[in-house]
Amino acid sequence: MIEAQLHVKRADFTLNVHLQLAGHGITALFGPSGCGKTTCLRAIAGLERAQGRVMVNGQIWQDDATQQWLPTHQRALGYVFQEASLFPHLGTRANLEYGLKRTPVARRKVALEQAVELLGLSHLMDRSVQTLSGGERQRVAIARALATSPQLLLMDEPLSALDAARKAEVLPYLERLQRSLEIPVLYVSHSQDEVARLAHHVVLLQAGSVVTQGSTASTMAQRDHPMGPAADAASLVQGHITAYDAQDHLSTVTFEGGELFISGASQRTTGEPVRLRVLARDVSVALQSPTCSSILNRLSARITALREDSPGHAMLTLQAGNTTLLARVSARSVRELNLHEGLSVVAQIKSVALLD
Ligand SMILES: Nc1ncnc2c1ncn2[C@@H]1O[C@H](COP(=O)(O)OP(=O)(O)OP(=O)(O)O)[C@@H](O)[C@H]1O
Repeated sequence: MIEAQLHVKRADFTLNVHLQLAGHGITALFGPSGCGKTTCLRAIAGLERAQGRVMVNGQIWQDDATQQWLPTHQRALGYVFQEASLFPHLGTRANLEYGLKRTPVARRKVALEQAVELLGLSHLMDRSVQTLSGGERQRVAIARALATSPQLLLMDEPLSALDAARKAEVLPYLERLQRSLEIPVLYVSHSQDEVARLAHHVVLLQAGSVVTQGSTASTMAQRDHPMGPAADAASLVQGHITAYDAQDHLSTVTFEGGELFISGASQRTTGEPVRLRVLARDVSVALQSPTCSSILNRLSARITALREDSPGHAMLTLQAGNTTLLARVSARSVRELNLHEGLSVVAQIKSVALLD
């Protein structure tokens, strides 16, 4: 369990947050530029003096009430920045060993070999870090942070300096990391895609305050605090692969609320958990199940909320079992179909993205 009560006052910015995070999984700190994400991370790390209290797994890192303050080097944390800050004159191995040497033997939980294996670095161990690609350098930076066996891993937009191809290369390693290790991660990101793919929990910040926090699926589906522009609104469906049809190259994903068919998941095994992202603009609604439609994915759902989200458009919140979906439809459809809260509809989903 991680608890951080932080108060920072600057000339034109005030941070006032109370974060309570589970002691495992990835929590995303999400919000617009300047809302205080990096300030939170720096204050938790002790790189910046906030007023308040920071407790990590029962250990007090800061408590102003009792005048306790651990300097950064005594806090069991790993910090990964936007740009990998490696020692340029050292090779991969020496960079990793540097992290390990700083860690008292009694606190070592992650073996160097485990960090190397998790980040796929074994073939790069004898290379000078100056010869590594941006994605490889960032993987070394993450492994170096892990090698210190942190109680908490702080990651500040670790993929933002990478182009799309390098991002795609590093993301699977981050997913593996959270599946294999018990280390909680606080992950700053601007990208809804990254958050949907990686995070279990989301803390949404605005102008130095928490506006909402909760599971990724519930936070993404919140209509009062959208995570980005309405045109990009999306919801998250968490389910399991339950079948594969080799003839049509379609896998079935079963979740609380129904079944969806997806392509491009032929390598997945039955029973495997998956996350799907469904863009609100790809969901339409009908009053009855259409008999002549090319759209395979249809779910029975109920409208639980309806609001205008931009001139000519409305955002519907749909409930299919325990799963919440967003649907962006035209205001004219709302009128002509007499859509309203409580109405049962058939949601038609044009496209679904497989996230992990
Ligand atoms: N050292 C500093 N001195 C004065 N103001 C600062 C300092 N560092 C940050 N700020 C200001 O504090 C506010 C919060 O900054 P912070 O870097 O935490 O935001 P952020 O959400 O991480 O932004 P971004 O997504 O752009 O990185 C901003 O208004 C920023 O200009």
